[in-house]
Amino acid sequence: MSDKNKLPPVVTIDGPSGSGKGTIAKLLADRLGFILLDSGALYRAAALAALDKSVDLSDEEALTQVAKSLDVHFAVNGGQLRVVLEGREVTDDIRMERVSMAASSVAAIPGVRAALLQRQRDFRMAPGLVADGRDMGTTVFPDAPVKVFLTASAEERARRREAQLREKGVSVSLRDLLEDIRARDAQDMNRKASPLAPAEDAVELDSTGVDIEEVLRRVLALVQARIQS
Ligand SMILES: Nc1ncnc2c1ncn2[C@@H]1O[C@H](COP(=O)(O)OP(=O)(O)OP(=O)(O)O)[C@@H](O)[C@H]1O
Ligand SMILES: Nc1ccn([C@H]2C[C@H](O)[C@@H](COP(=O)(O)O)O2)c(=O)n1
Repeated sequence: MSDKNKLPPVVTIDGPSGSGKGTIAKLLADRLGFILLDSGALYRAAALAALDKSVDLSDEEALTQVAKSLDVHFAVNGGQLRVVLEGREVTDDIRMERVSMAASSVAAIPGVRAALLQRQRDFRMAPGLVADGRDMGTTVFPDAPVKVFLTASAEERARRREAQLREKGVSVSLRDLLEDIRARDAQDMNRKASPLAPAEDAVELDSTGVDIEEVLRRVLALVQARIQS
């Protein structure tokens, strides 16, 4: 293929909730000057739209329609990614725990995933893309030159989430958070459509006890070896 037809490079960062995908993806995109895709925000927006419209979360057809007609866009404001659903800013609303669980359920529906597939691929633009989610390396960008599967123990992920919520003034028990994390892991890993799993050619990185700077350093080293060399 000539250089003219070459698609912009993609770095995929998949992994379970709280493994640090979003944090690393944002830092990496900033460092490389690449576009950022937070694919989870799309599923969360679809879940919030369904909850707002009181759509039954077991009604696959109705949820597929919600995803097909999803009026969502991303805007950057003060260096932060803002999520706008039907003209209303929902950046914080989509992070609520009830939306997290609903997003995981909605994301298990094949029609919903199909409806959001091209929308995710459209983010692939020059000079490159960093995409985080569950199936970026397996389904959405199978030809990505750099694929990372980021993990951390469930206990560490629950502690990170607790600290994150505490900073926002929200107090939640560690036990409840651990339960939610395990439930969401099980739902995301065991569904039939694009389950959470590392791509065969992904590099697995366990961030338990590894700080953000060091995780970023390891991912940057992969990018340098596979894209920038
Ligand atoms: N290596 C790390 N060490 C310590 N804390 C971390 C590390 N990586 C991320 N964190 C912190 O953990 C929290 C969760 O990280 P983040 O939101 O990036 O995870 P995520 O995998 O994108 O989760 P989700 O899938 O639920 O959106 C954040 O507060 C972040 O600062
Ligand atoms: N590529 C993706 C991204 C997200 N999901 C689902 C699974 C998660 O439980 C939920 C929320 O994602 P998060 O914001 O926590 O990354 O959305 C998915 O199935 N595929």
